[in-house]
Amino acid sequence: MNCFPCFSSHKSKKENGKREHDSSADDFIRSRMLGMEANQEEHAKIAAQKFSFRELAAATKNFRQECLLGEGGFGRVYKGTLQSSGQVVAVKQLDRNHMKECKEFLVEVARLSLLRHSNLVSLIGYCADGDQRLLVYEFLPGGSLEDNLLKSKDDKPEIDWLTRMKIAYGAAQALEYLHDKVDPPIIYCDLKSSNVLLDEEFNPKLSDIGLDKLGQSAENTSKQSRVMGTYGYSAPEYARSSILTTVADVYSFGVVLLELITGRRAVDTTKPANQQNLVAWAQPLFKEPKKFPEMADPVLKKQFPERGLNQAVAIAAMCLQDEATARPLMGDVVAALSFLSTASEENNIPPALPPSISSKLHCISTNLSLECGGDATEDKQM
Ligand SMILES: Nc1ncnc2c1ncn2[C@@H]1O[C@H](COP(=O)(O)OP(=O)(O)OP(=O)(O)O)[C@@H](O)[C@H]1O
Repeated sequence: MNCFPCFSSHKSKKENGKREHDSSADDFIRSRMLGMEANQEEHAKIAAQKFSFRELAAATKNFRQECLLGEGGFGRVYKGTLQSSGQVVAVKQLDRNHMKECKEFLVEVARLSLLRHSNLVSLIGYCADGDQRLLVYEFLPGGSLEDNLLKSKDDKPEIDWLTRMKIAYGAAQALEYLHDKVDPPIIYCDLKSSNVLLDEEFNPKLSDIGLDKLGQSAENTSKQSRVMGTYGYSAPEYARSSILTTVADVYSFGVVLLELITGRRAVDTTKPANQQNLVAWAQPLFKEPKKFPEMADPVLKKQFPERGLNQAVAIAAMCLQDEATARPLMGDVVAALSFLSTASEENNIPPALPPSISSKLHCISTNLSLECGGDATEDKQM
C-alpha cells in the first residue's frame, strides 16, 4: 500500500476551474453601481467603511516614511492608526494609474467587501477622494511568511513543523473559500509566501487580493490582459498560455507548501544552478520517497513526524503536477492538511485519517509513479 493521497481531480469536478453560476450578489452590485453616478448613495451600498483622504493622512502621519510597510505592484502600504477608533490598520495607497474611474473603483471595493474569511486579510474601508484611491485593511503584526521563514532569522524564532502545517492549512482554507464558496469563483492569481501574512499567533491570512484580481473572475479567464503571477510560483500552463484558472492557484499553493517543508525559496539565485528553482530541484526527489526526510528544512533538526512529512511532500507533489487537470481541488487539500495540522502536542504525530476521508484520498502511485517508503502503520494513514 502507498501513503500518498489521491484527490478528486479538477477534470472530474469542474472543467478548468469554470463552473455554472446564477446571477450573484456581486453581479447585482456591479449592474446597480455601473448605472449610477458616484455619489453618496453609491458609497452607502458598500459594506466597507468610507474614509476621507484627510482621515487616512492623519492615521499615517501624512504618509510618513516611518509608517511605510512596503511597496507592491499596486502601490505603497502604510501602517496607520485610525483616530476615530484607535484601530491599527494597513493603508494601501493605489498608484495613480490604477482605478482612476470612481465607479469602477467602488464596484471593486464592493466586491472586496463581500469577502469574509478568517484566513483572508479583511478590508475595513476605502477612500475615493478626488483622484486618490486608498484601501484600508486590518493590520497583521507578524509580517509575511517570507519574512518569517525565508529571510534572516536572527531576531525571529524558528517556525516548528506543526506551525508550518497550520499555516499551510489556513492558506489552503482561504483558497478553498475563494474557489468553492464564492460565486463566481475567484482566482487568487499570485499566491506566494510574501502574500501570506501572519498574526501574533502565526495564524495566516492571504493579503493582496488586489483590484485586478477581483476583476479576474473564473468566468473571464480568457480576458487576462496584465501579466499576473510571480516567477517560481506560476503554473507551467499559465507561463505558456497566460490563461489563469483555479488550478493555477493549486500549483502556486504547492510551491508555498514546498517552501514550508524545505525552508527554501521558490527561486534562490544564491544556490548552485541545479537548485535555484525549488520545484525543478524537488521534482526528481518526489519519485524517491526514501529521500523525503532529506528535503526537510535543516533548521527543524529532524523535529517532525516522518509520516507527516511524507504526507505533506505527497500533497505538494500532487499540487505541482504539470498536468493541470490532475491537480487536486483545494477542498481535498484542506481535508488532508486538517489532519497534518492537528497532531497532538505530546507526540507531534498526525492522527489517522477517518475512513470517510481516506476512502476519498485513494492512492496516486499511478499518477506520480511513486512507491511510498515507511512502515505499514504509516501507509494506513492516508
Ligand atoms: N494588512 C497588512 N498588514 C501588515 N502588513 C501588510 C499588510 N498588507 C501589506 N503589508 C505589507 O506591506 C508590504 C507591501 O505589500 P503589498 O501587498 O502591496 O505588496 P507585496 O505583497 O510585497 O508585492 P505584490 O504587490 O507583488 O504582491 C509588504 O511588506 C506586506 O507584508
